[in-house]
Amino acid sequence: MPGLLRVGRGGGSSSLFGEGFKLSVRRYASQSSAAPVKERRRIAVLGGGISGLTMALQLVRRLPTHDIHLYEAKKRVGGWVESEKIKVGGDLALVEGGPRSIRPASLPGLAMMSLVRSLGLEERMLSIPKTHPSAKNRYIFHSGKVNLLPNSLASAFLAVLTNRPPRLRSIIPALVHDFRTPPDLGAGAESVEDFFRRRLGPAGLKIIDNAMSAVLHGIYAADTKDLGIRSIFGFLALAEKRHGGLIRAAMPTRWNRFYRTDEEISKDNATAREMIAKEKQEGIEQLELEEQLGKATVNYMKTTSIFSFKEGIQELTNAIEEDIVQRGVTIHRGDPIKEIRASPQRLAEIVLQGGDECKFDRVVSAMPSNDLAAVWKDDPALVHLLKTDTSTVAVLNLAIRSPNPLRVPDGFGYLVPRASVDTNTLGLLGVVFDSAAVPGQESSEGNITKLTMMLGGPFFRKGFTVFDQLQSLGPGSWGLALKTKGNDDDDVPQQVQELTSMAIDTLCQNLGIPKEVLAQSAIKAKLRLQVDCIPRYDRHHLERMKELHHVLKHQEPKGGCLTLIGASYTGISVNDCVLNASRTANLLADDEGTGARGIITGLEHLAQ
Ligand SMILES: C=Cc1c2[nH]c(c1C)Cc1[nH]c(c(CCC(=O)O)c1C)Cc1[nH]c(c(C)c1CCC(=O)O)Cc1[nH]c(c(C)c1C=C)C2
Repeated sequence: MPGLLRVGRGGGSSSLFGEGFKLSVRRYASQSSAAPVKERRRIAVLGGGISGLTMALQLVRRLPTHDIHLYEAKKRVGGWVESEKIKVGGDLALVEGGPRSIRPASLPGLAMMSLVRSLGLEERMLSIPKTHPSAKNRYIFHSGKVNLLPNSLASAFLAVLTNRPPRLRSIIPALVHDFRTPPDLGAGAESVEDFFRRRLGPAGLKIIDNAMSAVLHGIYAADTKDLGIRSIFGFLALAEKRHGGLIRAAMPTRWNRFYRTDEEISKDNATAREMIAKEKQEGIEQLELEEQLGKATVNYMKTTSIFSFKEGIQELTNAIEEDIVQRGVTIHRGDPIKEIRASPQRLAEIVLQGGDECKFDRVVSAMPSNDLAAVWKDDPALVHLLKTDTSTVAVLNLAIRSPNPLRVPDGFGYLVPRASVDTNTLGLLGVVFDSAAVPGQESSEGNITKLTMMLGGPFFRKGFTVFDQLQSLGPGSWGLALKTKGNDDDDVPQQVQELTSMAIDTLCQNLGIPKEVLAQSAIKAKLRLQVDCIPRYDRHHLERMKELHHVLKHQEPKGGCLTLIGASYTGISVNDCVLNASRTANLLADDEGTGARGIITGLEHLAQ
């Protein structure tokens, strides 16, 4: 599709984080050269996913004289980011096991762009403009078929009037209810479900069942009941406090009797105060980043829907790995951590399952919080605060090479709402039309259709057949070459073969693909069971994070040298991980640079 893809942009000034590093490195270097020769300070980063890698990179850039070690339990770094080429009918198809695209929007998107630029990866970007069909067309499964969601005001109006699937006519009474319902200024720890029920009334439940649940499946692989409104849609919770309701937020303030200034809402309301402070701080960070990146890049990002790289998202983690190794970070792979012990003089001792033991001045954990809790045994209060609910997703990549391209709707993919629960025997959350969403990753465009089916999340509960079958196999991945009569690879477990053919049947049914078309095609499938891959921020998440910050800051567990980063705490997207790892690396480097040896928890941003 020539003209639709925009590949990279070069040039421009260095990033906010890059620029900041230079200043601080100079300051720190001059201090250390005047000081007597001391032992190098040692920092351990635990976990080699995107957060741990970003942390190691930003630390080694700013603290080049420190001794930095990265520990990864597996043989490969990258965490959930995993791009792989699979062979289908003689061609190679790039498939993603985890995140498959990156949104450049808002503050976390700017932080990501800054990182991409600092790694020299801009030229490798495959960007999808907002005008591309995959950016505009999103589908939802309802009434047994895949339905295009309205993508303009006019089509939304028409869809409501005609009550087309997913039957959004209930939006009218829901909005009336919102307009009439005064704000609950004291509302605190509320789930997404409770917030929308309160604001939208009984009609709101239909909207959740038929549409909103699908959107949250596509991001969190979780149910609206299990997610907290302030963590997920903080801006809506704040809009209610400021404007008195959701529809009122779109009204001119002079006609809105519920409108309150920030001073008014924050006077007796600590929650509102916190939310406003966070919004202000993020606004400042955003302006700084925009200035660093330059107008041309910011404008370019505004017109971009998503981007990836020619060889997939893993290009990013590969580039970081290469960079940190070159700069002297030691990566320890394939030996999981057995225990972290406190030792005198505020040192932490890391014990590996293989028997190695090492002492560090600081430990930055980018491990999933539940894994950290398992190795941090002797502090029950902290272990309790670290426990996080998670979602498990089975990711099934399909690469289909057919004589003619398969007829798949031109768009991003479709999502499945919770209204489907009784008939959804597969536990399907959604399907991504990868070859349409990010074209340009194959050598022979056109002949290969790539689709990814996502199963699980809230549908995977104990007693759910597909889940029980997969769980009995444990975490893992299996590749299959499917032949016409379902005679699959012998070394692939029976459960995986059955599930794959069941999934393909469902896909054909949902999209109306005749089975004969598939019979003439070469199909390669890759199934990965991603156990506990997405943290679920429930309605108590923010309070728990504040408590965790307080305990780390004031009770000095493990010698007070622990910092927490990663998706378990401060945002689940790749961009959030990059933003928060970079922010925290800056705090750590500033502190190390001045020799203050202060406690940096990594949760400062949530706990202001
Ligand atoms: C392994 C599966 C994942 C599911 N969600 C995520 C992963 C890694 C995380 C995630 N997905 C999206 C976001 C929003 C912010 C962002 O950075 O884009 C996050 C944090 C949105 C999203 N979901 C899917 C895609 C292709 C995208 C990005 C592009 C876009 O929004 O246009 C597909 C998808 N992901 C999951 C499901 C169930 C699903 C369904 C089609 C779970």
